[in-house]
Amino acid sequence: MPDRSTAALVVDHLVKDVGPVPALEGRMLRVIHDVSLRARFGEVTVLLGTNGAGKTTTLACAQGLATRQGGRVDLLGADPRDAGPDLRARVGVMLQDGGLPPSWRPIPLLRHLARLYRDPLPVDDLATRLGIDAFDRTSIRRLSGGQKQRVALAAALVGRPEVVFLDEPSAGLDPQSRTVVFELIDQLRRDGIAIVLTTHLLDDAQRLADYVYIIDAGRSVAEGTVPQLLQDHSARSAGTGRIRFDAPSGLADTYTGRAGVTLTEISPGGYVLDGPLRPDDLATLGAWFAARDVMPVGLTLSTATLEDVFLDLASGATAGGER
Ligand SMILES: Nc1ncnc2c1ncn2[C@@H]1O[C@H](COP(=O)(O)OP(=O)(O)OP(=O)(O)O)[C@@H](O)[C@H]1O
Repeated sequence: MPDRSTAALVVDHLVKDVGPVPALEGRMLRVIHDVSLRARFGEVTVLLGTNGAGKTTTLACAQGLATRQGGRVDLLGADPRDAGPDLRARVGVMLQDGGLPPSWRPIPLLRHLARLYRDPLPVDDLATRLGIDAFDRTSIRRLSGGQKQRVALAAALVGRPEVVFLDEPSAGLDPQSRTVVFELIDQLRRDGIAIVLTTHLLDDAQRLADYVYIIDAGRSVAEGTVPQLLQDHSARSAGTGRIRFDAPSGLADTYTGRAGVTLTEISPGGYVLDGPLRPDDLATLGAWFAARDVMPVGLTLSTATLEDVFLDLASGATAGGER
């Protein structure tokens, strides 16, 4: 069992250029400017960022599949640039496009991969666990996106890796398959494996992450556990909260609350009270209901979600910038 107290992966101040890019007259494009992260054994480390933020490129450098122009990468105690087969055998990689040979059927492929490792997982168990046996008679080229995704995950895990990189593992999965994949990730975490996962789905991050790095335009802009990120956000945004309810439409203009607290009708009869809410805002809202003889429906009070944190921090820009 790997030691839970040490980092399986350390990335320090990563810099990565791509190209030469024809649109830049053959010049290089800097897509990773400064990304640092640590992934520990027995934890799910999530890289969260919008499309083009630099998550996949960061993983490629961390895995030693791409060169880098600056910074340090330590994967299981070695620089993956100089990695030999021993290091590769301890690392599982699930690529975003699957990278699976199209003419193979899933279980023969997994058996073939299993033979490359010293102590592979039992292929039948893994295939049953991920529901792969249900479509084993179909070649990979004919599988649906979600089925391919499950085979790619099995291929990343079959060698019993100590570190596993999962690029968008729940992309294209139906809710049932998503639950299966999440349960498997939970199991890997309990087994002490370091899981490094990219996503732009905030629900996934909130559900799975022990630690989150937010990547924006090729830079790490925030990090922490989900509760820490939520707490930092609420400190920055003066405890922004939100009350939602349904009531007869056309009433928003009649609400007068404290400065900064606003009532908006976001859909016919659907209202949101936003702002740095305090307990007395609930009293004001209650009095407003009473004065209009309105009984609200579905009234909920929500504090910040990871989505609010993300929208606050991420510019949405892609990582590219001429070198
Ligand atoms: N070979 C390349 N040539 C030009 N641009 C590239 C190249 N490789 C990556 N990029 C650019 O680098 C940026 C980061 O890409 P990357 O795939 O790492 O983002 P990502 O965060 O994984 O996005 P997504 O969520 O869409 O997968 C993007 O703007 C992408 O277009």
